[in-house]
Amino acid sequence: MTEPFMFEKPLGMRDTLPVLYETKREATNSMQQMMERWGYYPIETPALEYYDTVGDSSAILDQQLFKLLDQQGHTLVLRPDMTAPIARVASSSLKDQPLPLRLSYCANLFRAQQHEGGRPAEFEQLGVELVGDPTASADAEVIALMAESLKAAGLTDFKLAIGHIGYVNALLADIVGKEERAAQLRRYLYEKNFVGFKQHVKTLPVSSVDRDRLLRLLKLRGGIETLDEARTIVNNGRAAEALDNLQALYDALEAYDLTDYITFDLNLVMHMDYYTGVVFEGYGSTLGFPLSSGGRYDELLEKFDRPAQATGFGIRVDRLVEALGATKAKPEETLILFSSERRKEALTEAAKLRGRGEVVVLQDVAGAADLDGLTAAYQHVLSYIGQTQGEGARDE
Ligand SMILES: N[C@@H](Cc1c[nH]c[nH+]1)C(=O)O
Repeated sequence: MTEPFMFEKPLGMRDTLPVLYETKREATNSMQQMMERWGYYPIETPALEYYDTVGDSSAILDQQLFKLLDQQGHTLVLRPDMTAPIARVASSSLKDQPLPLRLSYCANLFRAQQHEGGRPAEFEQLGVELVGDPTASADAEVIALMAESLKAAGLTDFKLAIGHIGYVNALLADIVGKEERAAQLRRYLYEKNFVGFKQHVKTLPVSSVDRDRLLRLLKLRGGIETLDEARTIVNNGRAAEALDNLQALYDALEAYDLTDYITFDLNLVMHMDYYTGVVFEGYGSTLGFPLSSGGRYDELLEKFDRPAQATGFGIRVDRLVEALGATKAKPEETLILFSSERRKEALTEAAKLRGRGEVVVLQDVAGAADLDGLTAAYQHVLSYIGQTQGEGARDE
């Protein structure tokens, strides 16, 4: 009997068919190679982690976690990101390795979706973590590596938006004080719901000057001059520190010749709330949503008892492939049809062509119901059928 859900997949789950798979693999390989050249070696961690440790530290909305129970009754989560698992590894198996540590990963991540349509609940992410270096040079290095990785995958037309969560927090604390109010405003920013932000600001019991300061935050976007503008809105110690930090980052990025790619966006708030400093996103020219993002998280590792400042990024492979557009052309393929009497000859020919790097599909004619349909799909067809000895001719 046919089950009603036989062909359906759980919400947000996708299949990757061969053509797209090839494109993804090629992009992934080039980026991983780049990361290794910069001294970031790949690690793997399990797809399942404990909810109370890594799940909690991942700092993603609880309703986005896939949860399940193990045989002992512990709650597990399918990892929603790699930063928290890497913090766990850096603090346990790698705890004797000297800092800074440079690690990379390519992993499937899981984030439950509430609604039908669009967003995948499982996706591949490629990224790096630089653990134990508090300098702006470290932030510049990961941003530069992110840019180089995107270029290596074939994306030349992209932009980087850079912000600083310390600045946003300093401004919000200065004006609205209470953490719940600040959290509500940060939420609008993270959703990029600027209309909601403006409406909410109107309802706040603050002076018109302060309301205006909050609204000016939405306009803090542009080149290096944005930092001066930002200083006129809030200039307490924390804000000044954040802006000095961004200036130092800009100077370092200048050395990497990256300033043409960057825009400051001081209302940038990310989906993960472990970020403590510089945050950034990478955009392609055609997609409206970021294909990579990252930032500094100086307080995450102390949750795993190895306090260390850290920074890193993740690239969404699915979105990158979408931004790259064209999928990779299939290589030329040869079909060798054979009957069992001439199997040996067919295998020898196939081995010869495969040895030259060609793609060869071997097919026993007795196993193909629709020969015309099958041969039509190949550029070259060779036949080793029947009793006759001799070379199968390649119809080129
Ligand atoms: N883990 C973050 C990306 C990141 C890596 N390192 C720092 N941030 C994410 O999934 O969005």
